[in-house]
Amino acid sequence: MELQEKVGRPIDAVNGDSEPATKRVKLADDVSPAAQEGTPLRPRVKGVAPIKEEYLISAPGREPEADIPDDDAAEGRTAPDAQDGSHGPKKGGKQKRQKGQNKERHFGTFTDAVRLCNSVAWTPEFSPRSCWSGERCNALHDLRKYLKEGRRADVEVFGGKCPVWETHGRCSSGWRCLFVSSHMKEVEHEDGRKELVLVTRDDKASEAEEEAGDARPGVVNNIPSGTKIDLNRKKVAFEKSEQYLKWLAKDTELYKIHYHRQKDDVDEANDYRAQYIEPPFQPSEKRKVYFGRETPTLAPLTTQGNLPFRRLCVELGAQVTYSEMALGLPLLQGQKADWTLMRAHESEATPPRFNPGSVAEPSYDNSKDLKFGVQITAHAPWIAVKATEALTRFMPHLRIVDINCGCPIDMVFKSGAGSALLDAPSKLERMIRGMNAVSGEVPISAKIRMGVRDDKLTAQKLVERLALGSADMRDQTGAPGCAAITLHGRTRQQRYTKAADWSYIAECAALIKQYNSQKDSLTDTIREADARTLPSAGRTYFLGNGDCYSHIEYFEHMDKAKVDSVMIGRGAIVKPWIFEEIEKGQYLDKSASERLMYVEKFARYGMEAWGSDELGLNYTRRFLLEFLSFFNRYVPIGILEHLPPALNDRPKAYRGRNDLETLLASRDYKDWIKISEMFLGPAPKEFKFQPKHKSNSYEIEAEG
Ligand SMILES: Cc1cc2nc3c(=O)[nH]c(=O)nc-3n(C[C@H](O)[C@H](O)[C@H](O)COP(=O)(O)O)c2cc1C
Repeated sequence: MELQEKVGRPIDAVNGDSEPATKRVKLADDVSPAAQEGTPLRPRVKGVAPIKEEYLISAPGREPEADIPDDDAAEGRTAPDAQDGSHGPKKGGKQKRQKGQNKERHFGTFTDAVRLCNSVAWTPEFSPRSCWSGERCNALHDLRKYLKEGRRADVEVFGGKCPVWETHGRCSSGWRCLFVSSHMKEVEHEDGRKELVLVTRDDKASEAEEEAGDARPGVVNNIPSGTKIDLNRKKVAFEKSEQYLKWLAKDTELYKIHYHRQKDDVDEANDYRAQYIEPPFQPSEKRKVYFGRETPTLAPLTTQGNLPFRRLCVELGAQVTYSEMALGLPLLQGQKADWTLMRAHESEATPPRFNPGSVAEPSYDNSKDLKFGVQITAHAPWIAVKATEALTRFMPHLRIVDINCGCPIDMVFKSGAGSALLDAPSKLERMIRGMNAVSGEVPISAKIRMGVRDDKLTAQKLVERLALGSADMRDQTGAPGCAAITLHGRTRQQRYTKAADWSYIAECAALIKQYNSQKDSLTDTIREADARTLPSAGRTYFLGNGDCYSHIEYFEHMDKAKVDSVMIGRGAIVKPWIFEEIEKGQYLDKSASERLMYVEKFARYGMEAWGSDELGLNYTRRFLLEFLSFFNRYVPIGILEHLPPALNDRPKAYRGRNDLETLLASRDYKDWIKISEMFLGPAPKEFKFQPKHKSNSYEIEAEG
């Protein structure tokens, strides 16, 4: 199939078969499309996607049992070397199979053959701008030579028209853009000299953009390079944090002494209260947030939850989004990569949906709220506190700062961060109190798991601690001020091997409800509840997370587990329109063309966010392929015998309803590269993509 030809033609025409657009499938929960059509049903087999017989094909090695879903690989930045809470081999148990994982992945280098100097990269050919490095500069300054020999020829997708320029009337990749012929011209001067110039629809905008360095249109939370340099040189003063941490160090010392003595000496236990000194300042009152039935939430997703993907999800109805997890220390060191993760699309800086009257939240005004929150991880309170001060000071568009207490990967766990915090409740409480103290009006939340080990579930105790605080601290300073808790219904040890435990989530949801109603009376035993120490809206919101893959499951969790909202992770990568299904309350049988349109959107949004030059294009390609490594898992509901579809069901080999549907279901990463070429042009020879798992199957290493 000549995929390249497809772009620019009406998609329905390229599928071979004519293809219906989305069918809205409105069914009762237990009725399948096949049953509706009057076909007798085969019984549903647990773990196997119930594909109608006529779509099954014979493909040895593609039995569902051969595909062991291991989303662990996708979640981690690195592969874990311990799969449980313990270190070293498990007694009497088998070590988890590691051999299929691609631990060291390389994607090749995506640069031009010869580098064009920045001093000429955005300016007209005869611009008098001189190069800062002068004679020492080894990059090209001759524009014509660069266009001819220094880079690949323009790509021909999108009719050769730069998608960024078409949308914004300007292109931040300048001369390096691989569609530059569509936004450049040669002008002839009176003296006969011919000059190459870039064309913009709006000159002022392009000048402003040049000033803003690597800022991209529609992208918010761009931190000036100067700030990152200042952070790196330790030139940024964290007055609030320093003051708070000084107090915290003394208080922790006092508390430790008290803790060790209290077991056998009641008078000593009271000593802490007697010696307690107030923190140097109280937290500021927080902006109100709200999580409800109408706010399905996109989970923080390392690698996958990048800006273009989140933008697509918001367009499809996600009401709350989170950044990929950033490490606290690199943020404090001004590292570009981690600050880049904090950027958001302007659509994420808009208010989340709110149905007034659905829940009694009289104090909430969604016009003052926004969708985008960030997630950080830290192993020590000082890192979490300072990183929070930095984020809330430098990022204007921020709903919430979430602390990751679920990341299972070894590197994070062993440092004492991520899921290790589940077993360090006192440290975690101090972190949250400190973050809350320095975050100004931005609320703080936590994402947790059921525990580290399967035989020791700790989340119930932890939610009490997060909602109310430990008895001693609660009496002295009130509640920690945790605005929301998300519980992923699995342990660290379990990873993705079993289904998420929604009955445990329901038990925790009931506890939180109880704590929320108790909160005032509990805090009142010592002092009047202080609005500044209470979480947003005076209560802690509780979100459940795990395996949600349809509006049916979403609403079932809302109604049965009684969570405030549901966070969706892998379900959104496999089926980003899950948010649309939730909004409309029905299944949407998206056609292959419509699904391909989402791929095209990802490509466009990727180029807008990362650039349309060699680097940006191939960065987009890499993340598009990561997306496709999940997206291929979608089994169209129109070919299923039973509903609801389940995230962990695996299909036998099947063909789609047309060629494109079959192609989109391919697990071969070479097919994913072909799909990427439809929108990004041919992959350069040096381009490499290693799926996270060598068998290209579902196996992926997944942080939280
Ligand atoms: C690829 C991938 C990346 C993830 N990255 C993060 C992360 O950065 N932070 C986090 O708290 N959880 C992370 N998680 C966990 C998810 O947020 C979520 O808790 C988990 O996938 C369970 O939800 P699901 O069953 O809806 O996927 C990641 C999961 C996956 C699959």
